[in-house]
Amino acid sequence: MSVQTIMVIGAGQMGSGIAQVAAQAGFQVYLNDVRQEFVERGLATITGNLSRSVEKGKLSEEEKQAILSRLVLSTDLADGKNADFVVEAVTENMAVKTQIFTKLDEVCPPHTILASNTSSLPITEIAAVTKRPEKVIGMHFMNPVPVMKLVEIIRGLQTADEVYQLTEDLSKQMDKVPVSVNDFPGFVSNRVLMPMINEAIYCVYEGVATPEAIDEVMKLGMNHPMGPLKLADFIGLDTCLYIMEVLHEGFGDSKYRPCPLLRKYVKAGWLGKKSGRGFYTYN
Ligand SMILES: CC(=O)CC(=O)SCCNC(=O)CCNC(=O)[C@H](O)C(C)(C)COP(=O)(O)OP(=O)(O)OC[C@H]1O[C@@H](n2cnc3c(N)ncnc32)[C@H](O)[C@@H]1OP(=O)(O)O
Ligand SMILES: NC(=O)C1=CN([C@@H]2O[C@H](COP(=O)(O)OP(=O)(O)OC[C@H]3O[C@@H](n4cnc5c(N)ncnc54)[C@H](OP(=O)(O)O)[C@@H]3O)[C@@H](O)[C@H]2O)C=CC1
Repeated sequence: MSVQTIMVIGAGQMGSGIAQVAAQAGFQVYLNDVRQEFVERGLATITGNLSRSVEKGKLSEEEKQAILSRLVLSTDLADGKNADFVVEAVTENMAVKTQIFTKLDEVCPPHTILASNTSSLPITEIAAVTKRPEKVIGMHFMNPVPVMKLVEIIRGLQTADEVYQLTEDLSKQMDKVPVSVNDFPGFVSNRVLMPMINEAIYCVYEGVATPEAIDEVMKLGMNHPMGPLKLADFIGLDTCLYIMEVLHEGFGDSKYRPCPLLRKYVKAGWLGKKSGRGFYTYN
């Protein structure tokens, strides 16, 4: 099967980035969200990124226009009827994702592959709500998508070999480096990254140091491009909490318990950069 049209569900920070790299790779892309203003915000982010590349001389104005012309905005999941490959990138919540996969399974043609950009949720469980579990796969991009090279590819229990191969090829076409991992909570990336972020939050909670000092230690001491608290704000504190909950519940091990300060910030609506406040404030 050859992929021509990709549909991305969720036009947030990940969905808009995935739509951008897919359109840059030459695919026609439907970008879907529940409300028109959300897809328009996603398109504005993509346009801003492409305009920056034009200013830097990395892209011509004609190339930018050609990429934008391959993007179709959608607020109707039934547009899945046009897609060969779907990447779901909505909120990290199993109930929301399974509802979308159930609907996609009804509207998409039989050949369509349904991928999830989930950070931590079991692919096998998402696949089980469809009648095509062999065509469901994890395709986990990193944030910011246009910059980061990695795509973790996660097979569910029933994912077919040819579906894995096609997803790997597609990642390469999008100029990414695919790495295969098995279906365990948090896969590899977030099983390793998120406990570090959670521990940094405990350091704030217990008064070991200020957020600025903790980030400085990890940047200057370990050469991380961003400190863990800046990174948590960048990922979204809600997403960090959901991932810690998946690890905690999935492994049943207290070492993954989410820091109470993380819960408190999320309850307060301090979700990091996207809400204007997290460990730092943003305008
Ligand atoms: C939670 C999960 O499930 C998995 C995850 O994604 S975990 C998060 C993984 N991501 C990380 O760990 C990111 C860590 N941070 C970094 O790598 C860097 O700080 C960064 C790439 C974000 C920014 O890099 P920087 O050197 O500090 O800043 P800057 O010079 O402004 O940007 C470097 C390039 O990235 C681009 N860029 C930065 N942020 C961008 C964004 N949000 N979108 C698109 N492009 C962006 C810039 O335009 C610039 O491009 P050029 O090289 O073409 O000029
Ligand atoms: N943030 C990160 O660094 C990374 C996140 N991920 C994963 O990517 C996914 C998305 O994360 P991210 O982009 O950060 O989150 P965002 O909150 O930025 O975006 C999620 C988007 O999905 C929308 N949405 C919610 N429900 C539906 C629905 N039923 N149909 C269509 N759209 C819907 C949301 O709308 P609304 O605002 O109305 O809720 C929002 O626009 C999550 O699974 C996350 O774990 C993966 C890698 C990195």
